[in-house]
Amino acid sequence: MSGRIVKPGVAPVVVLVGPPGAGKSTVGRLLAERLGVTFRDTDADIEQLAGKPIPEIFIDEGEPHFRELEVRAVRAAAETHDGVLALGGGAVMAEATRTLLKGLPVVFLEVALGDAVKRVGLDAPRPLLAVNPRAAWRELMEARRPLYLEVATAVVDTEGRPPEQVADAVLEALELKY
Ligand SMILES: Nc1ncnc2c1ncn2[C@@H]1O[C@H](COP(=O)(O)OP(=O)(O)OP(=O)(O)O)[C@@H](O)[C@H]1O
Ligand SMILES: O=C(O)C1=C[C@@H](O)[C@@H](O)[C@H](O)C1
Ligand SMILES: [Mg+2]
Repeated sequence: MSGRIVKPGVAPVVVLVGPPGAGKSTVGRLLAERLGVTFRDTDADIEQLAGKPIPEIFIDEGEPHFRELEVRAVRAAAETHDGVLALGGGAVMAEATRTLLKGLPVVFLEVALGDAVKRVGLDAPRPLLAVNPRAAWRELMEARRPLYLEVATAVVDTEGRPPEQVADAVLEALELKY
């Protein structure tokens, strides 16, 4: 495989964005293993910061508070993390976050409604998809697609591809070798 060799120590080597169910956390972990770098997920950072799971933050303090924590978590990670970084599905809604992502290798993981809803249905609940997940997912994707595209340096389709193949496609898209 040709391409640039990953040199940790400067900035995130890959940032993954995309809607719930795109596989950012799953593929991010695989990519970090392949590249021999660490993995960080802003959703996990927020839970640590708040001392509780994301659904409880939504219930106790509301979404606006969650989004404030998210901007802080993305800033801290973008400025200090030198491995693979997965963002929460809604992180790109904050203009401050989109600004932070400028110049970084950001990959938008694409997924269609059917696959996404099937995937998240097997998981821990996402507060925004708790009621009528199909309609909610479609609505949030309509609002966010332009924002994912705005920050992305590459787009990778995950449809019908297992996570290992998606990881391969990300490495290829960014011309990263390991
Ligand atoms: N390419 C794939 N094919 C099949 N299943 C997948 C794929 N990628 C992820 N999954 C599964 O889909 C579910 C959601 O994946 P994951 O948590 O990685 O998504 P996410 O993009 O991080 O979502 P969120 O925005 O909510 O954090 C998990 O159960 C995971 O195992
Ligand atoms: O799409 C969203 O807005 C979210 C996605 C998850 O990653 C979490 O960040 C949270 O559940 C909100
Ligand atoms: Mg995730």
